[in-house]
Amino acid sequence: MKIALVQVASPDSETREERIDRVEAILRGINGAELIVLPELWSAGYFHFDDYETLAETLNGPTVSMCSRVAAELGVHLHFGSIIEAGGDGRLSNTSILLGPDGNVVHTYRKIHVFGYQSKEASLLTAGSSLPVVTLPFGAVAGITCYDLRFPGLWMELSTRGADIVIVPAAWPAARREHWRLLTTARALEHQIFVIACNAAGSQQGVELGGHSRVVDPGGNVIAEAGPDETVVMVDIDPQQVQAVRNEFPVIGDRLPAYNTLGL
Ligand SMILES: O=C(O)CCC(=O)C(=O)O
Repeated sequence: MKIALVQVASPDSETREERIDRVEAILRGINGAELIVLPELWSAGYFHFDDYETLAETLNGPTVSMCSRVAAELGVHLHFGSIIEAGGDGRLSNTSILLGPDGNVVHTYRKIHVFGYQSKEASLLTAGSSLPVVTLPFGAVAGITCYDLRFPGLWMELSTRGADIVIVPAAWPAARREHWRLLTTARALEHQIFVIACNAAGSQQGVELGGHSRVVDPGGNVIAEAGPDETVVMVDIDPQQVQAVRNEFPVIGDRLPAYNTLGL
């Protein structure tokens, strides 16, 4: 299964509309991918906190509409990273969607751990409250977002719910790039899953983004990794590898349920 990670830069000099057009052209130039993944808040620009209200959009807004049209025209699964979603109740959330090859939504996730360290996200956005895992032709898929990488309990829950592939769009700063590399590898290895992690590149509002989008297999091997700049990374994975790795080295099978109740 071929996957394309589109590591987008969101320079301050570019408007959202210009960026949507530019990224549409990039997407249309991708050949042979079955799944395309974009970073967190690439169209709005994660660090444009003062513009969150005006950049917020609905699920019929410009980012989703373009991605849905392109997914259907190319016949691919497209994880569009995330948008600032304007909910009907006036609240904003950091919302990720995986579109199917007909352009319809197959998975929606609203970021649970909104980020507050050198970030206004936690004060501006409302945290999500559901953690779906969806069964697709290539496996059981979950999507989480950026800071969620840091929370092992969330990953344990995804693993318990049967996830084989976890997609992680991010706007992870270069200052903590080694945390990004370490955590994406560790989560794949400890849960024997594919981690498909697409980060943003470039800089926004004086913050340098880390790039280094990467795909880690269920054995903890990094099978693709970008450099720091805007780029498209293509990688071929075999989703059957999840079961093969678990059969060969049954760590997941040896896990005990609820360690805190075992009286250890
Ligand atoms: O956890 C980190 O270091 C980065 C998190 C982040 O940038 C985000 O959640 O958008």
